[in-house]
Amino acid sequence: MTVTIGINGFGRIGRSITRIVAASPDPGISIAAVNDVASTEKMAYGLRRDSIRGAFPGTAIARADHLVVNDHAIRAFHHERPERIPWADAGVDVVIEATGRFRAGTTARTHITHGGARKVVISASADEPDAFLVYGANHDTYDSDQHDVVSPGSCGVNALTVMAKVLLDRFGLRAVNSTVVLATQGWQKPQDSVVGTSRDDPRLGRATGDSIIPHNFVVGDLVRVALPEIGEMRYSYYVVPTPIGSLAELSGQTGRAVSVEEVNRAMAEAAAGPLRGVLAYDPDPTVSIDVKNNPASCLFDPSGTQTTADGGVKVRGWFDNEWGFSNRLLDIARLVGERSPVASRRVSWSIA
Ligand SMILES: NC(=O)c1ccc[n+]([C@@H]2O[C@H](COP(=O)([O-])OP(=O)(O)OC[C@H]3O[C@@H](n4cnc5c(N)ncnc54)[C@H](O)[C@@H]3O)[C@@H](O)[C@H]2O)c1
Repeated sequence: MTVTIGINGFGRIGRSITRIVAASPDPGISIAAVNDVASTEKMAYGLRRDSIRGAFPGTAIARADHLVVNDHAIRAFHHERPERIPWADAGVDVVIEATGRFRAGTTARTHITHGGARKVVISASADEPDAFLVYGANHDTYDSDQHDVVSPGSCGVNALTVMAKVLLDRFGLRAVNSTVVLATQGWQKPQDSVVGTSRDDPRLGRATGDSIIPHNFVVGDLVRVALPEIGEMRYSYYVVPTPIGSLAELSGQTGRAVSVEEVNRAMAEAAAGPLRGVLAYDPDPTVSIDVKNNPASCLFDPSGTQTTADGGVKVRGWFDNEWGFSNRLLDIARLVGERSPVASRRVSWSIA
């Protein structure tokens, strides 16, 4: 089955999704429409030239009201307000809301109530979606009758949650404390822009390249929302001046004393088994840039594992904050699209 999606916001995440779909021989996803306040010419240019991913391995041009990617025509819209985007006219079933502007469940829902889409996936830790679904941890709780607007949390939440899932299932994890160190984000500014920032915390308006910037509110306790059995959760989040590649560390208390080897074996087995594709395992000494283009939510780093005699455990994973998360957005879009299929609507990824 092919799920037909539309993408609102053709920035880092929107373009990563498009690159992933274009590169896959059988993605199970068809991009029927994209919307951005930018022109179609800029959308095409942003695909062709990318400082992090390199040149687009194919063609991307603007033609009339379409973005044409490798001869596939994607309808391009340019609406600032989500309720104006006519998704249904383009045959879109699932909208990936990736502007960063419409993270509230109520606003994102206008893609359904006004635009005619059937489901929405918000590409961030949203405010009051119908469900938080972390792929590999709790995505099987998705209920198509109850959940129209879903959020997979953030890239950091996904990296932390898959490690927590393994520790919980194998050793009984609780009382989690986590740290995420995130690569530079597009909304940051190269010079201080404290007054101009839309973020509540003034530190998030400070110059990107100069500082390690605390960004505490982002993770929330979403790991606990996906895995309520872990009980209490504390977290720290920092944004650092690296272009791509981020770090997640998680510590907690297990039900018994465990060895480093036991923990690493559990992660390796999960990466080769039930969490294949979502959790990866690599014993080679890793730094953040090494994770670039890795599609997993988390590349587990066994050199980071520490344990204590009273059952304390600490683990480390890396993640490509754009690429891994965009792959999970597509997994969730497939999930919500396939569980609520539309028989009458045809896929409109047409040959230009
Ligand atoms: N980049 C990452 O590492 C990353 C990882 C996980 C989650 N996210 C989340 O995904 C979302 C998007 O992030 P991004 O990095 O792609 O941001 P970005 O700034 O690169 O892209 C946002 C895009 O939305 C467009 N836009 C802005 N306002 C709009 C509007 N009103 N209507 C239509 N288009 C509009 C912009 O022109 C831009 O192209 C954010 O919520 C972010 O927190 C980002």
